[in-house]
Amino acid sequence: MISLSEIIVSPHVLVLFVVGLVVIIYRLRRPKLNEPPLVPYKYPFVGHSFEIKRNPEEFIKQCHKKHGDIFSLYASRQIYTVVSNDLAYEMLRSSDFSFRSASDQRFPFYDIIGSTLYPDFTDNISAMLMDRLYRHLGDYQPRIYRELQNGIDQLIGDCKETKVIENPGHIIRTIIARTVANVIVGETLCRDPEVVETFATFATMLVQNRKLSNFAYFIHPSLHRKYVKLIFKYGDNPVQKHKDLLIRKLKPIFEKHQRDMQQHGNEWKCSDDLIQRIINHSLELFDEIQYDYITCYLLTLILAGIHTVSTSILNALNDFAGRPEYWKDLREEQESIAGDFESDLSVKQINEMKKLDSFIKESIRLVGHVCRLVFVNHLAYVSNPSLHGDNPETFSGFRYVDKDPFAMVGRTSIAFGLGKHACPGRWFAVNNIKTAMSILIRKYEISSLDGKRPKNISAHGSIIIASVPLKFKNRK
Ligand code: HEM
Repeated sequence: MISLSEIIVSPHVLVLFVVGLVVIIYRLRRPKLNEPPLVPYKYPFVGHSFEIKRNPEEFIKQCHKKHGDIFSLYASRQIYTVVSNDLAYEMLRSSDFSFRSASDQRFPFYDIIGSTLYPDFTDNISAMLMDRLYRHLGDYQPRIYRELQNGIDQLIGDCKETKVIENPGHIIRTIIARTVANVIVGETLCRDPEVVETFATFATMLVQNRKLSNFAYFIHPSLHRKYVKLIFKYGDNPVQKHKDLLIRKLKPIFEKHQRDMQQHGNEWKCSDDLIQRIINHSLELFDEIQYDYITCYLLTLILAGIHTVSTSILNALNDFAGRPEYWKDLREEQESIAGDFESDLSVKQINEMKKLDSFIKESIRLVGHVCRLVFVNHLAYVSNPSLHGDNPETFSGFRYVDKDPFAMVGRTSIAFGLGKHACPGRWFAVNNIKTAMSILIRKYEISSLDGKRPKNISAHGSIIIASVPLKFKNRK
């Protein structure tokens, strides 16, 4: 009888193995008709993985120069198409394109929280956000303003003497977590430390878990998806812990709402908090309060709304602190539009702050958005003078004054996506960022320790906004 080792070393099997390998490599590297050119690479299976890991900016720049506005790369055993300039714009506008599904490949968020069980889940959230936080944004503005003011007073406070805030990123995240919690779950729950903790840390917890799975992604995205789902299904399952906490906190409030509804019938006026709309939604869909559905809704809003808004404020604050040439103009605009701290700041006043709007839009334009490098050539977008005017790669805070405002998506503004899937929370986001910046600019002199703009950190094609110590001093 022939042993297994004899079969393995037999010359026929070896020849077959080599031929098979050559065919696989040839098929992998062969350019296909009607497909973007695949940038040649040296090592089969590895493809461009190392170049992308080593210096993604430089690598993409070189490929763009050599291969034009559309080309493909092979990494992590997958083909990625990189598009630039007009082609990128057309792709983003297409209804087939969605950053959500692209980032779902990197991190299957909806599987992890369990919302894939519910049909039309994100469409429902988008419709609610458009109704409440776009059409009725003005109704929420007084409490947004009050919550931001309280948060800044408590966590930055009185700075008669110059105060160095060691980790402004952490403070801003807590302030935004409370503000978003106020709008979503109402005045009472947004004061609950455990709820604020969940709002403030949920996204960071997911990002940390994502880092753990980067190695699996490097081998193959499908392995990565399975690995991530396993970590969250078994073991510690941090998502379930956040869901359990939210249910424990929400249950008594829901039960009170139901009692009120039964007692007062049609006369009962429901609260403006988004949670009331989410309850109504659950009643329409399931004829009962479906707690799992409601917590999926909340976790999606928390993930989409808090990290994005707080890192955008931190980035704009770094620009403000390190660019004293803008202080005079931005302060003058604040003084001419906003009243003192006792009076409210309306959405109309916020919309009139054109210099601040342009300053924030410029601040975010230059850092782009997570993962974008891999799919849309963000470097080509940033450095395109026909879109952004002279010296597009350098910061020019008032570049967009009297042009399209930040919340309006279009050729000069892609941070919120474009087309059908563009971010439905963008008016709320821009309003929160501008309101927070307005309070900070009016209240304090803010500067960096060395007088320079704090440097952001570039890691594998993404930019991490630096949370470095900043100096705060009362203005009056
Ligand atoms: C500066 C802050 C923000 C940025 C940069 C941002 C950016 C984005 C981007 C790029 C998308 C993907 C668009 C696509 O799939 O093509 C998105 C989707 C989404 N965002 Fe935002 N966002 C921000 C704030 C918010 C806030 C505050 C909320 C909610 C309160 C929110 C809710 C959503 C939702 C629900 C989606 C999914 C929409 C869909 O897939 O149809 N976002 N956002």
